[in-house]
Parts: sequence; C-alpha cells; structure tokens
Amino acid sequence: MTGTIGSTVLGYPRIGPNRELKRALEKYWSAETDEADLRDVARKLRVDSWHALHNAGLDSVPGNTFSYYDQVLDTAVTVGAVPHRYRELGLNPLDTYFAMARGVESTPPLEMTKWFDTNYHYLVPEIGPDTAFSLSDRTAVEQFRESAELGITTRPVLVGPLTFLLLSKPDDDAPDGFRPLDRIDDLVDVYAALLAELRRAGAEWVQLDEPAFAADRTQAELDALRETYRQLGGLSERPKLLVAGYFGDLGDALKILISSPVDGVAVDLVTDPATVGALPTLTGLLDKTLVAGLVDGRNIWRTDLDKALATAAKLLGSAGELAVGTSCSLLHVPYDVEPEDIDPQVKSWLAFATQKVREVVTLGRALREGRDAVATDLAVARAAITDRATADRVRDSDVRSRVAALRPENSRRAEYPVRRDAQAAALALPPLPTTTIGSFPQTTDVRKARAQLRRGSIDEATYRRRMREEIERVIRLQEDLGLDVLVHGEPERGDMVQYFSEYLEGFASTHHGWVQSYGSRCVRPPILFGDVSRPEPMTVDWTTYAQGLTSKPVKGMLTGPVTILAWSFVRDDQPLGDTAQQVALAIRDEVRDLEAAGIRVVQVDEPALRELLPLRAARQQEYLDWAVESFRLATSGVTDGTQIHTHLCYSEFGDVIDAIVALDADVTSIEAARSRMEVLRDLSDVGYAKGIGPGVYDIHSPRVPESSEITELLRAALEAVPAERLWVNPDCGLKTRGYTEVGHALRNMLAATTRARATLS
Ligand SMILES: Nc1nc2c(c(=O)[nH]1)N[C@@H](CNc1ccc(C(=O)N[C@@H](CCC(=O)N[C@@H](CCC(=O)N[C@@H](CCC(=O)O)C(=O)O)C(=O)O)C(=O)O)cc1)CN2
Ligand code: MET
Ligand SMILES: [Zn+2]
Repeated sequence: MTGTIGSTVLGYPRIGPNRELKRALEKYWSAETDEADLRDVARKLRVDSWHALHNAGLDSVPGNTFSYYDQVLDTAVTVGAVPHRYRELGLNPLDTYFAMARGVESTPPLEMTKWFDTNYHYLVPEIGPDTAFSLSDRTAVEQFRESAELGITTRPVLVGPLTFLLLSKPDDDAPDGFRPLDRIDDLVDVYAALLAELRRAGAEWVQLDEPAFAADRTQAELDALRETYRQLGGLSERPKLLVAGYFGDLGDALKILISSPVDGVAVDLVTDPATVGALPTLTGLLDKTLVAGLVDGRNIWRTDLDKALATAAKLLGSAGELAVGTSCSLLHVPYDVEPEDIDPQVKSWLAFATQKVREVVTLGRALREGRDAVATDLAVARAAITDRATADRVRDSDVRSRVAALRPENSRRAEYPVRRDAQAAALALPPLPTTTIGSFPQTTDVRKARAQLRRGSIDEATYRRRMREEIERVIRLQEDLGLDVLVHGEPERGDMVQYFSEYLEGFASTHHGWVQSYGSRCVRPPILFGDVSRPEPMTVDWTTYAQGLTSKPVKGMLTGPVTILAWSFVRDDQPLGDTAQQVALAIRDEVRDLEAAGIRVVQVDEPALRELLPLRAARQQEYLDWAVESFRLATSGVTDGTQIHTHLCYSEFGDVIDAIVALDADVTSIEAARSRMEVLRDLSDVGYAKGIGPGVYDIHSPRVPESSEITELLRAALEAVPAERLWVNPDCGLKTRGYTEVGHALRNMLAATTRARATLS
C-alpha cells in the first residue's frame, strides 16, 4: 500500500510486556551485564513490537518508538545537543547518554519534567547559541533498516523540531532573552539531513510529533511552524511527512500545517472532538492524508466503534486519504489486558495497547470494506459499550445523594487565625518546626514482604508484623534525630495512589499493567471505573500504631483527590470534576477518622496539581476551581485544632500559585531546594500567609547536603517568610533513597535548624 497510511498507531510501549527493558537497564547500570546484553534485549523488544503491530494488520507500523530512556533525550543526542559537561566525561556513546539521563558522581543529570499533561517524564535538553547541531546519531536510520530486514517498512517517528526546541531550556551560556527556538534554522538543517538519509534507506513516511501546538503558542512560534514545514516540505530528497499533533486541539497550527507542503496530519479527535467540525472546511486537506485519532491512546476504555465510525463518516471526502489512528502514542497505556484477572465485567470494558491496535485495524477495515466486513467486532464492541453505560456497579446511589447534598460550608474551615491559635495550643511546637514529607526508604525487606504477601508465601499477620517493625524503626530514628512532627514512613505503600485505590470502591487494579513513568521506573495506574466510596479506614491502623510509639505528634499521610485522578485511568463518562468530588468525600472520611483516632496533623499530598492543568489557558480556571474545591472538601471536615498540611512537588508552580493559596492548608510543604527558595517570594506576592515548608534539600539525588548549605537556604527562606510561619523539611518523600544517606541528610537538616533557631530573637 505504498503512499497510504490506512490504519496506524502513533507510537507503542517499549518497556516490554513484562518490564524486560526495566530489568535489562537496571542490570546494565549495576554492571551485572554488559552493553551487548542490553542491546540484545532492546532488539528483541523492537522486533516483537514490529511483528505484533504488523501481524495485527496495521497498514503502517510506527518505527523508532523504542528508547533506552526517553525520546526527547534520543532527539537531543541525534541532533548533537549534548552539553559539554557530558562530552567531557569521555564515556562511550551509550554511557554518555545514560550520564545525561541519570547523572554520574561528578555531574548531575539533565532536568526531568512532565511530558505535557501526562505522568510520563522527559529530559529537558539544554540549548544555547553555541550548541553545535549536527546529525550525530543514526539510530533512527539503523532501526528503519532493522525493520526493513524483517520485511516491515516502518514509519520512523521523531520528535518534531519545534516541539523539541519548545521543550528545551536555554543552557548556562545563553545570554538573557535567548530562546532555544532562536536556533530553529540550524536545527532544520539537521532534520533535513536525517530525512534524506531515511529516504535513501527506503522510508516512505516519517512521523514528526508536534504536540507542543496543542498548547497556547505565540504568533512568532506559529510563524516558526509555518516556515519550518515550508522548508522541510520543500526538500527534494525526503520521505512523505506526517505531522502529528496530540493531547488537544491544534488551534491555529492546524490551518498552518494543512496549508504547508507536508503530506499528512494526525489529529487527536478524542481529546478534542470539536476539530471534526473544522476539518471539512479546510480545503488544503484534499491532497493530504488525514490520520483521524479516533482511538484513545492514553486511557484504557474500549472504543465506541459505532461512534468512531460516525465521526469518520463526517470526514469522508474532506481529505485526500482518510486514515484511522490512535489519538496519541500508546506509550501511556499497558500492553495487554488479556493476562489481567480483573472482574470479567469490568475487563470487558477495557482495551490496552494490544486491544487498541485491533480497534484501529477494525475501524480501518470498516472504512475501506464497509461495516459488514467487521460486523462481529462491531457487535461485540457495541455490547460492551452498552453494558458499561448501564451497569449497576458504575453508579452508587448513596454516593450520588451524598454529593447532591453537599453545601458550600462543607468545603470551608474557620478563619486561619482561629485555626492557628487552636493548633498552637494543641501541638506546642518549637519555632521552625521540623518534619519530613512522609515516606522513608523502601528497603528490599519491605518490598520483599509485599511481594511475598501477593504471592501468598506469607500471611496477612506476618506482613503486618513486618510493617509494624519498620514503622517502629522509622519512629525511633526520627525521635533520635529530634524531628518535631513525625511520620510513620509509608512502608505499606508500594505507590501513593495504587495503595489507596485498593481500598476504594469504584477502582480496579492490574497485576501487569505497568506504564513507563521515566527511564526504568514504572507505575501501575489503577482503573477508576465507577462511583467512588470508602468502605473502611485505609490508614488509621498504621498511623495510630505509630502514634502509640511516641509522644511527639505523628502526621497522618494521605493522597489528595487530584493526584489520585491524575495517576489513575479515569472514567470518561462524566466530567473529571464530578469524579474528583467523589474521591474527595472518600478522603474526607479518612481525614475525619484519623482525627477521631487522635491524630492531630494530617497531610494530604497533591503533587499532581500542576500536571492536570489544561494545556490551553482558556480551560485552566475551570480545572483549578474544581481541583481546589475537591481538596477543600477532603480537608474541611475537621475541627480548628487539627492541622492540615499539603505537599506539592515536580513543578514550576507559577501557573497554579493562586490555587495553592486557595487550597487553604495550614501548612504547605513545597519543592524549593533546586530553585533556591524562589517559590517563597511568588507565594508571598499572591498573599500566602500560612505555614510554609520550602524543601531545604533535593531528595532526587543520593548526595548528602552539608548542613552549611541548608543553613544558607534557611537564611534565604527567613528573608522571604517570617519565622513563625516557616517549617523545615526535605523537598519530597524519601522512599527512593537509602537509610544511610537519609540519616546523614536529616541530621544535617536538624543541625542547620538548631543554628537557625539560635539566630531568632
Ligand atoms: N503513580 C505514581 N506516579 C508518579 C509518582 C509516584 O510516586 N506514583 N512519582 C513521580 C514519578 N516517580 C516515580 C518514582 C519511582 C517509581 C518506582 O520506583 N516505581 C517502581 C514500582 C513501584 C511499585 O509500585 N512497587 C510495588 C510493586 C513492586 C514490584 O515491581 N513488584 C514485582 C515483584 C518484586 C519482587 O518479587 O521482589 C512485581 O509485581 O512484579 C511495591 O513495592 O509493592 C519501579 O519501577 O520499580 C515510579 C515513579 C510522578 N509520578
Ligand atoms: C510525590 S510526593 C510524595 C509524597 C509522599 N507522602 C511521600 O513522601 O512519598
Ligand atoms: Zn513530593
């Protein structure tokens, strides 16, 4: 089918159905295996994916979707954007790549941040006026050849040049006002060279991903888009170009792309169904391929195939070729629902990557051969969709009446000064109170106990005993260090969202449903399929056990509604805000039960508050309103004397700074060490006047901070915040660290606090 795309997916998972890549990477990093072993595993994973996609009947199989760590990092290496500090290490290419991803003793890694509004993280390229762009790595070409040898003509996928630069940050040598996008012309030359090589290797199509245009862009950025694709489209030696925009509507960028000389455009009709109305009016589409993203690439629900076909019908005749695709890469969903032992009814509603590929193939055949050719598949899908829409277990009338009865006062607490005085009396804390963010190191023993419980090789009672031993050790360590507000350490939680989902009605869990979060790290997002409620307490036993061991206050530790939604696969049959209210009520029950059990401080974490922020400014306020409201609903059921903390991390907080104030927590702990406490001024500027715990050291690195560095940061903090409101804590939880370094780091933090207290009059 030369020339057409027919049916395709925009990308595919790469970690391996059984996390083979994770294990191979970790063995390589610990020097248990060598480069050849790692490359073997990688090749096998690629070959398996190509075969799976080809054999499933896709007309066009995406290539270059494999990565040892991250596709943005791959792009940086491809175009030669390797900062000097990594080149100078003198390592081989693979280890240079891993040094950029993970750092080495002498050199920290590139910064990592969230990929648009997903839970996937990419490495942030550093670009300056002197970055010497050149085609420096030919993996994309080699992998094209590798697939061609198997008889599969793949469609190499590259991060587009605009998105690459828009996600980059200026390097340290860049003068003020420099923007990575200033380098677009030089970068386009490298893409031109790569496209020519791919063409010579036999590539018919190349996919260039430009999701950055699903967010608001300036006129200059839109002009750069027009100019770039005018140039790339005009090259004499190139494959056909498919530009993919996803995670939202492309806005003005859509018209620009359609009037450019590229050969195809892929649009996300799941996140933005309204695009369907605009497309037929764009006449430039008549000589292009339109890949209609009809199958949700980032959620796990079975596609309503009838509805998708109705959408496609509206587009027939508006494009040169109408092809069917996923809304975005399938990187964000697990491989296969088949091996899961989820309740059969819920399972019949689900489609993971393997099932989504089949849906795309079915839709492609229906368009080409008519509905009758796939009548059975359509009937099965229709039955599942109807079953899900009418299933009793999706709706719980108690939950619905509880939500309906909510009043504004349910999400309002007393004025802060009243709470502050009541809490001061109840807690009697010293100035600059010290605490931690919740988790202590997850030791091998703790993880092993959990795995043994899952396998049934230890019983519930043995598991509880082992966790209690760990909690006791964490309490003793904190008392020994002299912390003021203690935590139980969260040993019982493999993951701060997954853990809660296992107690809540309305959620299902997977056993194998791993999704890459970054590098070798994976998460197993729970599936929120129905109305949410909390049949029984989730944390009260562990927390009261910890409180019983000490006279210091122990802080209860919960995950907030927004983060629970952000890190789950969420039902798509009602607004997210409605689901957030239900989750908030479940957390509210837990907060109140903790209070009733004598816990005087409760922290409700919302690290994903920024992540779910809509990409378009026009949609942000509505999100922030329900996000804030759900946090307040979760935390307003307590008396004035109970202190509510929240914790935020991984963010530039700028866009959500007003929302942080509106959460109305008594104490906010926030990542700050790496940005030298800048967030404190931003918060003061918008009137935040409650407790604040800026992280005084970065927990993402094994490095132990000197107490003098912490003293320095505390001094900076005290310039921005009065001592009465300042708390002292690390940047985030300690679960990825080891006990030795954590002991030293906290000791230094306490030493710095003692010195800072002495300077207060
Ligand atoms: N959901 C979520 N998203 C998030 C974060 C987060 O904490 N949670 N943090 C940020 C990302 N940071 C992350 C940091 C670390 C890991 C991470 O370490 N993940 C672990 C898995 C964590 C987990 O769920 N552990 C479980 C299951 C562990 C496991 O793999 N078990 C094996 C068996 C192991 C054995 O037999 O010893 C299996 O099930 O196959 C547990 O401890 O109980 C990994 O990749 O290895 C993930 C994300 C943003 N997004
Ligand atoms: C990603 S935020 C983590 C907060 C959690 N309480 C912890 O300490 O692990
Ligand atoms: Zn955190």
